[in-house]
Amino acid sequence: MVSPMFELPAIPVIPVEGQETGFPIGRIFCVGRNYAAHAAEMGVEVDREKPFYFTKSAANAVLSGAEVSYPKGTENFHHEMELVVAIGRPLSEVSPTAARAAIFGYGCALDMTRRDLQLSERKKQRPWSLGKDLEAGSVFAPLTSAAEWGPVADQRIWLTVNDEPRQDATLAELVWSVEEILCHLSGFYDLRAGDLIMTGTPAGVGPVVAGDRIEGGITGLGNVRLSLSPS
Ligand SMILES: CC(=O)CC(=O)C(=O)O
Repeated sequence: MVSPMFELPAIPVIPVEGQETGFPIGRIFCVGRNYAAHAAEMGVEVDREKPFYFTKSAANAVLSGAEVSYPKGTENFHHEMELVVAIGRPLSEVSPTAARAAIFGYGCALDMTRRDLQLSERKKQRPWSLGKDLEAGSVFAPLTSAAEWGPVADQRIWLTVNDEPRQDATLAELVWSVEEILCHLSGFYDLRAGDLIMTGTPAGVGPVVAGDRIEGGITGLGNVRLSLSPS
């Protein structure tokens, strides 16, 4: 075993409500277009045949409350509020019941997006990495265990920028349920403890600028907050 020639920045550990130990971030899978109204505002239709995914690097994740700079390479940086599912046990090609048993908990998250780059990549049928996987591009609030929060139903999901409402929907609008996503995704990956699934954003995404304060919530879960430092 060789020793590393330099140290890498530590990947954040997400606090868990009421627990002393936190949730270490493994991989981050994101579901695209999982609310019909968001797909429509992006000028596309939901694919009802199968969900689709993109990934974000754990090394680029930050915790709720972070203050970060407006990212480079974009003139149209967008907020996307999401429900995140935290996996607590191995999961491979499973039934919906087994999928449910592997969920450790849930939380609020932001999928920050360089929209101009995502859309130009999409137009050229290229991957969305420059648009989606950026430093501080995913933001995680403290998690709540599944036992404490209960099942996904019609909880409200919302987001404000500088206290002005931007996104407001319910989890009943999810096109693919959490169980359906886990069954499908675990047919392609051996999901394991530490993996996070960001389940897509409702309608109302929009731009943010330096100096903005973003806050999002889901009924019964801890809010997620991000500030963009003034230039
Ligand atoms: C079309 C998107 O913005 C993909 C995405 O991040 C989402 O639907 O959520």
